[in-house]
Amino acid sequence: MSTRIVVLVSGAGTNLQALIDACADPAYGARIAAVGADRDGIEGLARADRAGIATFVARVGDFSSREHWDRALADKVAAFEPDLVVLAGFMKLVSEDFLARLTTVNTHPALCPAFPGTNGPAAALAYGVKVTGATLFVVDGGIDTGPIVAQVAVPVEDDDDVESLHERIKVAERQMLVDAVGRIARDGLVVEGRKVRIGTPAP
Ligand SMILES: Nc1nc2c(c(=O)[nH]1)N[C@@H](CN(C=O)c1ccc(C(=O)N[C@@H](CCC(=O)O)C(=O)O)cc1)CN2
Ligand SMILES: NCC(=O)N[C@@H]1O[C@H](COP(=O)([O-])[O-])[C@@H](O)[C@H]1O
Repeated sequence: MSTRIVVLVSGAGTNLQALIDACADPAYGARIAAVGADRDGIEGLARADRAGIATFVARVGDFSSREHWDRALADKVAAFEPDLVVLAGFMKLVSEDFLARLTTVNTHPALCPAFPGTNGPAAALAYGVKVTGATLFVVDGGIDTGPIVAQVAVPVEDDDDVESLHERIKVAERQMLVDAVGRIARDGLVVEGRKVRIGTPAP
């Protein structure tokens, strides 16, 4: 039995593609049941189409309130009965109600708790850090505050701009995401307060 995953995206979907590629191996232990987005016409949805994966879109503007959008999004995700939801470049905050229904992880292009929000690489560059990276965390009601599942460090080079830095982060981020999601799929996820372990609960 493989772990059912729903992936939510808002853009290019290179992290999604890494998961699609990993799921081609049955030994990986996971399969992508569906890919959802908050907007049309993005490469992430095209990648899912090409792989024969079901897709859906829920646009905030099509709903009378943010709350209605959030509930509709959760309903669409839940219809695919996922064991795990992966936010991979999904640029919308989801509510506590969504998170109470669906175990959800998010990949963020910075070393949390540093540089939360939508511009992690730009914020790291502006601050002048020499090392940044990517973080996979269990999503909670805050912004990039959830318990940390995995992190990977990436050097900042003297001549980096935001694009070159983000591209270097994304290479490491995709590997971290694939490794961690595969381990979660095969061994399970245990969250005890701020501590996350992959595998069985502590004795
Ligand atoms: N409850 C949570 N939802 C999400 C988290 C999270 O930590 N908790 N992580 C995000 C991803 N994220 C950065 O890591 C992030 C995405 C979007 C925003 C934001 O302010 N979005 C605006 C709209 C921006 C747009 O549409 O381009 C919004 O939601 O109105 C902040 C952080 C995934 N969700
Ligand atoms: N705050 C969320 C955020 O910044 N997410 C980031 O967007 C990129 C999406 O790339 P992709 O669409 O090619 O996977 C990734 O680097 C992801 O961490």
